[in-house]
Amino acid sequence: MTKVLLTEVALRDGSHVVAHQFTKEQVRYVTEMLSKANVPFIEVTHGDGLGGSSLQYGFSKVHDIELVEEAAKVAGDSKVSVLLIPGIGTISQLKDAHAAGARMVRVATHVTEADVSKQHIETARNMGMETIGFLMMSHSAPPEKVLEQALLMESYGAHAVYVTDSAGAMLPSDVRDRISLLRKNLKIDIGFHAHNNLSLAVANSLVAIEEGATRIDGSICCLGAGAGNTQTEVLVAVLERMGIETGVDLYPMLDLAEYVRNDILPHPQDITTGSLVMGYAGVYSSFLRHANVAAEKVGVDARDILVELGKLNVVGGQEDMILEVASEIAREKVGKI
Ligand SMILES: C[C@H](O)CC(=O)C(=O)O
Ligand SMILES: [Mn+2]
Repeated sequence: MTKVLLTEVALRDGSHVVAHQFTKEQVRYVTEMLSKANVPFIEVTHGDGLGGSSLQYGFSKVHDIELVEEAAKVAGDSKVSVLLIPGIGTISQLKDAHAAGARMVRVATHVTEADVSKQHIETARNMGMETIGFLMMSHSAPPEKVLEQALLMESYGAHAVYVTDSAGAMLPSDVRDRISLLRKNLKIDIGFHAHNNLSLAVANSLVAIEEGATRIDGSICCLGAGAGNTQTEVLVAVLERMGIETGVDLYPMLDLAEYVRNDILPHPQDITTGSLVMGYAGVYSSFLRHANVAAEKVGVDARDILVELGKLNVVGGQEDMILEVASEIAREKVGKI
């Protein structure tokens, strides 16, 4: 059986949970522990990737590049990865991240917009970086469309393409359909990134592996947007029980999970009403915090905002729509009185 390569995303996807306030000390400590546990890839960036620190997405406490630099100092044999969404991050920022020690990049686009990743994937390959395509909101397109877009990323030179369940909305059959079709038609590696909004992240990751995915994302102690991602330490334990090799040591991961639970998470990372509704309605996981803020501001139910965002198929980058949708719901409510 092929080895499964884990990418730990807590220091990037988990940035949403802490409103992008990771400190250098936290990033250094978590990276050092992950490296000791032999996690091969560690992603460190603002939650919305390089250049995400902004009024639209929330300002970081410490600049991306400084965090990458900090992580790279202690990453040892692990590779530091960055996320780059073309249009939010730039090629110049990618070069800065590479100079700071990043050795892998995940170029992320909406699932129907892979064509905007060409230049970024080609540049990353030319810089010698491990280069991954990351198709966000993959639940929202049929398997054939996901395949078409993955083939584009493969043709640009990606080493692997991820099916990304940004909304935590996929059922096991959705994962099976997409990963198996990609496996039959792509030559490169296939990865899977889950969110646990419907409590399916570990199960869906296992289905992905069963269908041929060899790269899986996790976040330690579910430190990721919404209800978090596939809980890395749980996945490590389950895969070990199944005889699937990851090379990652369980006990240091359990120790690190305790640190994350006690010292980083602002609240226990369980499946709240908000995260469940995101999975149910198919809404981008990082919208939860924004929806809660908008609900509070205009006095409407965050669930109504999320369901409406799902109906409108709002995609990452359209965070400004959240307040608009909330205000529209509030106007309708007043109209009904
Ligand atoms: C920018 C997003 O948070 C990327 C991601 O992790 C996802 O789509 O899921
Ligand atoms: Mn994510």
